[in-house]
Amino acid sequence: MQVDPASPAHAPAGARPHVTAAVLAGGVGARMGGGRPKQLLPLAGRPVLEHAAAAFCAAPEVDDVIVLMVPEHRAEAEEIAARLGGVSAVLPGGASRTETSVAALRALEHRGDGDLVLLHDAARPLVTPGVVGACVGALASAGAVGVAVPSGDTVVEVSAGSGGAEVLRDVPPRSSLRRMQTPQGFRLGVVRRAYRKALADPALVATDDCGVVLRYLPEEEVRIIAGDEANIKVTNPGDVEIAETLLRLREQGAAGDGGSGPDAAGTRDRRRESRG
Ligand SMILES: Nc1ccn([C@@H]2O[C@H](COP(=O)(O)OP(=O)(O)OP(=O)(O)O)[C@@H](O)[C@H]2O)c(=O)n1
Ligand SMILES: C[C@](O)(CO)[C@H](O)COP(=O)(O)O
Repeated sequence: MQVDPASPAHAPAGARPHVTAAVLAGGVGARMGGGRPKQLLPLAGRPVLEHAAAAFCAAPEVDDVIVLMVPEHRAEAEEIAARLGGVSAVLPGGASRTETSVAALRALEHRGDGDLVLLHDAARPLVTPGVVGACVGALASAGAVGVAVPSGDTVVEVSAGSGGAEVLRDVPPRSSLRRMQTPQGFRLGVVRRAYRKALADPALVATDDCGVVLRYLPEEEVRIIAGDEANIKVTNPGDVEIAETLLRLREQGAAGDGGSGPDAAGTRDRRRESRG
């Protein structure tokens, strides 16, 4: 990654940092199957990716939204971006989620270390502008923030037993366990430093970006804030139906959420106008 560690913060002292949301849509959806990336599947009439990106377009704390898409399906993402109106760029994703995160950071090289980035799974279409706003808010006093929910179930560690069958290895205390979601937000200087070290490690394996900061910048505290039970990741075939049900319940019950619906572009335009 070409990052200048000495680069000054983009915003002048006292000004608020620029906030970019990067929606990671570079995956092929192998567990979902079906031949098309799951982020293009329809959910209540709109592609999964469109729901996810719309929440960021609707969040007044976000200045800029970019989408990282499977290269072969970039044209479809461009169509979604055109419909939303608030996405500034659709760029090619990488071969792994980690590589797609790195591609997002590379696209932000012109931003200062003091600016902010939110990395979000396109496969989480139920993210709300409220959670996005809380994540940006927490970044006022933290360099890295993840959203997570408590686990209702006991989460256990397993491994192969003597006969090869899976056996129980450990039962970590449930009270200290959380299920990690996205968005995960960072000061750019922090996540850049973490990835610079991570990319120098031939043993790098990561499933999320907060984990990269935890592992490669152990001195940096990663703040955990409350996520949303409904912010599920569409991963397996049954998840589309669950997400659709949750969306419909939300539409019926919560007109007051700020909305990631069709008015997202309008919200964004109003935000731009109010900033001059
Ligand atoms: N090369 C990749 C792989 C994943 N992702 C994104 O990371 C998020 C979470 O990943 P996951 O649910 O694992 O998506 P897929 O990789 O598409 O699914 P699978 O592992 O079943 O192939 C998704 O929004 C996915 O598009 C990405 O941007 N680039
Ligand atoms: C980032 C994430 O969604 C947090 O729960 C998750 O780690 C993604 O993992 P996946 O293996 O790419 O599905």
